[in-house]
Amino acid sequence: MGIASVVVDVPAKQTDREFDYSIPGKWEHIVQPGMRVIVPFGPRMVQGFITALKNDSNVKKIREVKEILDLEPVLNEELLKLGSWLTEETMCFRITALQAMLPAALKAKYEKVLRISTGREEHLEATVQALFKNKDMISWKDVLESDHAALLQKHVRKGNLEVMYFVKDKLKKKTVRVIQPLLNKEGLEDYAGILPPNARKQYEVLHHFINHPDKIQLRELLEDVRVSNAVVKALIDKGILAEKEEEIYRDPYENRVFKQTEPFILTQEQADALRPVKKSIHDNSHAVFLLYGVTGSGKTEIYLQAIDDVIKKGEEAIMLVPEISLTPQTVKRFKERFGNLVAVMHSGLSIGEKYDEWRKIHRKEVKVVVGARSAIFAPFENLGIIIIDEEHESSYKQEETPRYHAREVAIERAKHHNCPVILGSATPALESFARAKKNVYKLLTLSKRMNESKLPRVDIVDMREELRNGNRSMFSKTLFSKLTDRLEKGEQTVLLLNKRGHSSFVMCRSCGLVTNCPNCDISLTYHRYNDSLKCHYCGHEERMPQACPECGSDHIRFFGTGTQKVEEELAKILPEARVIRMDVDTTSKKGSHERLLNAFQEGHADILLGTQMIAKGLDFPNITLVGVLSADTMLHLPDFRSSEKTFQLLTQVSGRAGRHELPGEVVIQTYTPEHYSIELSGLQDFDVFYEREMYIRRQSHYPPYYYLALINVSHEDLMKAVAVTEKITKYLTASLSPEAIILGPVASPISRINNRYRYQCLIKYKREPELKKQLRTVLEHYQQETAQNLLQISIDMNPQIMM
Ligand SMILES: Nc1ncnc2c1ncn2[C@@H]1O[C@H](COP(=O)(O)OP(=O)(O)OP(=O)(O)O)[C@@H](O)[C@H]1O
Ligand SMILES: [Zn+2]
Ligand SMILES: [Zn+2]
Repeated sequence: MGIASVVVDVPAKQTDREFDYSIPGKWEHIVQPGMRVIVPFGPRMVQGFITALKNDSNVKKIREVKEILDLEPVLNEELLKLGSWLTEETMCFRITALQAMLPAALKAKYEKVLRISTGREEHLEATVQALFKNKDMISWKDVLESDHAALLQKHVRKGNLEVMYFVKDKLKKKTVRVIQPLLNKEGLEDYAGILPPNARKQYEVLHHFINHPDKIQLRELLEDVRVSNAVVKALIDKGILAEKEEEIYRDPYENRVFKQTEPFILTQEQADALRPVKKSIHDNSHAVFLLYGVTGSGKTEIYLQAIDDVIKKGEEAIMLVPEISLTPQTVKRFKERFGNLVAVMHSGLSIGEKYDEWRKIHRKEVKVVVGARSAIFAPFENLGIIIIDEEHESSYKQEETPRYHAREVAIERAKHHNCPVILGSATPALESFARAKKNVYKLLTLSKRMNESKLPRVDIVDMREELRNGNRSMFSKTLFSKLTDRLEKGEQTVLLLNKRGHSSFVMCRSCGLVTNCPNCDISLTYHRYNDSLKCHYCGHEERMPQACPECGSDHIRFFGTGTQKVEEELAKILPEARVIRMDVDTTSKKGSHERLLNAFQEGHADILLGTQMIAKGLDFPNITLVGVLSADTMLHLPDFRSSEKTFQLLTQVSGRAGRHELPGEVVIQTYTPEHYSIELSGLQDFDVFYEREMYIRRQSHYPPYYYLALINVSHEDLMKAVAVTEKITKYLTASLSPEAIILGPVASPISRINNRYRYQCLIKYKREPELKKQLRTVLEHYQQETAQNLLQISIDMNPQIMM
């Protein structure tokens, strides 16, 4: 009798193991490890993963697999193994680890069908065709009831049939309003010529269509040309433009033709860096390379050429980039080189689109995936290289279970595949650089920019001084004069508003009251578009008060600078400047990111104003000035990495200026010019920063000298949270070696979220072989209470965020 070992979808301590189920005869030759099944569990039916097959079981009353959910494994052997590793390393449940590796469409319950692949009908024999009864798809229920499962499986393998998931957002066709010109270029030009001089806005719309005769979504048009709906309406009424409803495409790159690019001839430095990587590819030997290259030194070209070798060798590549720099510009560079061989995975895709991309990988239709963190689980079977760009980015760490770091997963997978990993950055994480110095990673250096162009000159401006000299504006004299200069020359500027931390809280100027969330100990953030205050932790929302709830004063207003406020100020002081603003508000809609960047690249604006999201990846020749409005906002976060993060951000954004022929300049405005991370980012000297920061880390026992484990305890009852944390702290102190440093219990920097009090215990250690075992003991001890959710205990090995 065939027996399947199944990990069931019941994330709890007692169920965190494999259970045996017998396999019904008709599926006996179909099931394989890595397939999902439905099995009875207690009184319920639950989902599970088959992790292994065997011939007998010592379970007496064995139950049967109820349904199979796949005809082909969704997790291959390597990924199943990786799941166990993840479980071990991040201290999560097996089921959580297995699910983390799959696209969302496979996790939830979506309607599932088996469909005949386009044009493959004639490959099906009569038996199978009969099953489909002239339709092109049948429900999964039909598949389960059929006696021909093995036959269906064969066709799925050959690609004649495919499993599809109907996700809600796919069934509902989305439409948008599009605008297109009814006249040709000459017609538009003629009409523009006879417009009255006061119809400037209409003129600009016409001008847009003269340059871009293609249809465009109304929304995009309004944003790009910065006109109101009424202006467009006027042109529609006059019969110059037409408006219609159109369906949105599912694949954002579907109808796009990419011009193929050829590899560049590498510079000496690039060639020297690539050589050892190529050797590792061709020798099938695992190695981790740290590609430390200043901004604009041509790291991407090295990635491209390494991937090219991998493809030629018949293998596959994973290219990770941080979510916020997964810009169309980045994707384009890979699509231009490798065309249809590239799949793209990022959070902007719908569930259906993500599943499509995943399927391309699963069915070996693509060779490369470019994606954010979770693309590290791409189900390739012949990996030849894994590359992580901007490897220092904190978004590579998942901040929910399983709390994995993509860098560690990459190395684990690369070991399995005997292939290289490249970690690339101009400002590597301290941990990575330290490993490179110890030769654990192989250091590859690009010290020069392309065409030997210089790194930009940096001016650090002391904003306290500005205030003393009577300048109350958010722009220093220096920045203002350079901005004006660029406007005159027709060159472009990037303005960064460093907007982490408490940027737009509301304060009463009379009594100093700061409006906090009633559920969380954190200030509320002001949102202008609906004049409300919002909590970013629990979602609490309230109207902006007219008067101070404490003292009744009406001098209550929001503090700190949002991008909108900067935009308004720019409109006052430089009314002629054309500004594109990029922040969460303007880029929340699909495709808007790309549109705004394109508009900037095509010169439709003089200034690109934005938050962190503009700091990376941009490679535009006409940017010659970068201004940082508030360099220090991140410095004061309660996080031992705050200096490192500040240095990285400032260096990255400075690197956007002067990348091509024109030289670049940077102005950094700060209230703490003497802070070393600001001073050294001014010099763009990573090496000095590294030494300095390492010294501090050693003094204060932080990574890379020590490893960290953070235990976070939360409970509605404050005393309970404190007591449990205290008990854990005591237990660990007694059971770990005397070298371990155990800090706690202390209140978390955000001491209450959603009415739950939060306490933590931080462990700093060098070598504690017993640590994970002890932590598991702790979790087991509190298992009953945590199962009821009264008490929550989370453990983060190598935390990136200390909140
Ligand atoms: N060998 C080469 N010959 C000519 N141009 C090159 C070569 N390598 C790269 N470039 C060009 O130089 C510019 C900078 O390269 P790239 O964007 O790859 O740098 P990077 O190190 O990835 O930058 P950053 O980390 O700042 O994003 C790009 O426009 C790229 O096309
Ligand atoms: Zn007040
Ligand atoms: Zn809240």
